[in-house]
Amino acid sequence: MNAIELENVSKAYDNFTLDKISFSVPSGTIMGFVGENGAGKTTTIKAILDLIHIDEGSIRIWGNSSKNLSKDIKAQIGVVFDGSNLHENLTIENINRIMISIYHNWDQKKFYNYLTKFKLPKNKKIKDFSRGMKMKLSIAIALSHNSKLLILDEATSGLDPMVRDEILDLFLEFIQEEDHTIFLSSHIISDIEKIADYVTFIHEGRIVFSENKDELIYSHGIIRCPNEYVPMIDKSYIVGIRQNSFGAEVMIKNADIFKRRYREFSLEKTSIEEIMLFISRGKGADV
Ligand SMILES: Nc1ncnc2c1ncn2[C@@H]1O[C@H](COP(=O)(O)OP(=O)(O)OP(=O)(O)O)[C@@H](O)[C@H]1O
Repeated sequence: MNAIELENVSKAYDNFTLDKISFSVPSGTIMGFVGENGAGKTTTIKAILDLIHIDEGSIRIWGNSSKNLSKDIKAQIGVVFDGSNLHENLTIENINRIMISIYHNWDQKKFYNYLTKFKLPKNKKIKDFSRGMKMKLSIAIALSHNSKLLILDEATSGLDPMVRDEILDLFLEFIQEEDHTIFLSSHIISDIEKIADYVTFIHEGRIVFSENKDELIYSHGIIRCPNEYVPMIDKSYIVGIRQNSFGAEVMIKNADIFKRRYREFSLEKTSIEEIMLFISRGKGADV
């Protein structure tokens, strides 16, 4: 069962197009959604939440069209956007009362436990909260109505490394329940590398890959070699190349087969961040 499924979703703005994107988020997993500024992450998340009209394609949440989700299903989705959308004059006490009226499954005790954990003041107005405090409050809300699906847009940005680590641990705790799923976008690839099971990479409005994280890392590798060696490599293995007068770095895919075919090259381990950088900035094999 997939928690989220997108099929050929398109959305055109004047200077940007989300171009027939398709991917699925398996239920019970954490999917990291990565891509450069302006790649289309927030647009995709808004489309999933039916906050914007899409031009074509379909989006399903637990098999139901995102366009007409029941109130019950909506209540099982916790959402955190980059930047607080809570009214600046509210206090935490006010928010608790509002959430009781919005969510029939609002867990007040859980909410106050998170507030204590995050050291958030109960009487201050939101306008006096720092950016990090607002993010923590939004996360506490998303986690306090017994959601089964968390959709987070840059939820850890603006937080210091210690708090980020604490929040990543909370996400890992959340995912312990078999039917819980997290879809999170982040610029902080190290966070994604740490907790995600799957990674979807969006580049200029298109999905470049959507794969199991470990398989992705194991199926890639980097070669560092003199420039004149590069033409010896079959282009079909090359994801991207960085070259200067001292030599070349080549990102290789299908690492297992490559290693058997080219025993003379030594392949170094790589990371999601490097794979992304090579795809978006390294010269492609066809250049
Ligand atoms: N309502 C809108 N009208 C016109 N263009 C828009 C609108 N919303 C987003 N865009 C454009 O769509 C593109 C993708 O924006 P989006 O916010 O989805 O990117 P992102 O990957 O989330 O970026 P970031 O990491 O910087 O938040 C951008 O070029 C943006 O200017």
